[in-house]
Amino acid sequence: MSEPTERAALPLLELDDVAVHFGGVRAVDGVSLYLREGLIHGILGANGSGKSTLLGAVTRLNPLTRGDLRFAGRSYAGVAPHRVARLGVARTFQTVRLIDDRSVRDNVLLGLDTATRSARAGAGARVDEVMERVGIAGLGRMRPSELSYGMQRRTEIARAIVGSPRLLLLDEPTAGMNTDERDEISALLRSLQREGYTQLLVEHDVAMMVDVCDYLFAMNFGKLIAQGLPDEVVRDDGVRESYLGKQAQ
Ligand SMILES: Nc1ncnc2c1ncn2[C@@H]1O[C@H](COP(=O)(O)OP(=O)(O)OP(=O)(O)O)[C@@H](O)[C@H]1O
Repeated sequence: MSEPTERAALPLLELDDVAVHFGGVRAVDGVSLYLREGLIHGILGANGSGKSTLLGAVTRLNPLTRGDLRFAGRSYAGVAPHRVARLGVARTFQTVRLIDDRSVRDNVLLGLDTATRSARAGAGARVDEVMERVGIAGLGRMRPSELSYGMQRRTEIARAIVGSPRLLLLDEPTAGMNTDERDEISALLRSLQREGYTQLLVEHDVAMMVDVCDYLFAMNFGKLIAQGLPDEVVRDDGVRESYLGKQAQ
């Protein structure tokens, strides 16, 4: 077992010149970066700068126009999207995507792939454990629409982590939440980090990103324009001009 500092130095995910173009729209345009195991990484950027498309590229939902993706050192750019979860990559979406004619518990269970659901005797126990973990224990029989928005977001996080992914991608997990709910989600993400989950987070709340992330990336027009420690990135002139200045207006 390596020391945490050694583990933190290992690149878990590597993107090499990744581009995703939609016709003439260069949503992601030649991004190279890597994520270190055990850290919480964040992506800042104005609306339309390519953040969600980048997450879609990582999960193979958005086909690559060019570039390569490596997870734990192995290229997976040719792996089918439905197999990416098995590599250990899970994602939540910008808008809540729960199935309302299934119970909250069933929605969490759906985060386990079919083979695991039927083969794993402990699947039910794992679902209970994860629901407890994210603070939705006791809500399992309800329908998603009966939950508060904050609890729906927690259900999505439960569904994403139930399969014990190594990398958790979170697209605006606190969008639409009040300050207290945001603080609670920040605390949850940090506690998931202590359990070993490497995370990549897209959020517009800069204060939260600086507080919760170990490392930040900034995007503009599909390109990476800065990266580094959060305090450094938010002081970067290009980031201030392209994003933070616009936020203040
Ligand atoms: N499926 C698609 N087809 C065509 N264009 C798309 C598609 N998905 C995204 N785009 C375009 O790609 C660009 C990047 O969009 P993306 O949603 O990745 O940005 P974002 O940084 O996540 O924005 P936001 O902060 O508003 O969520 C935008 O110009 C968007 O309109």
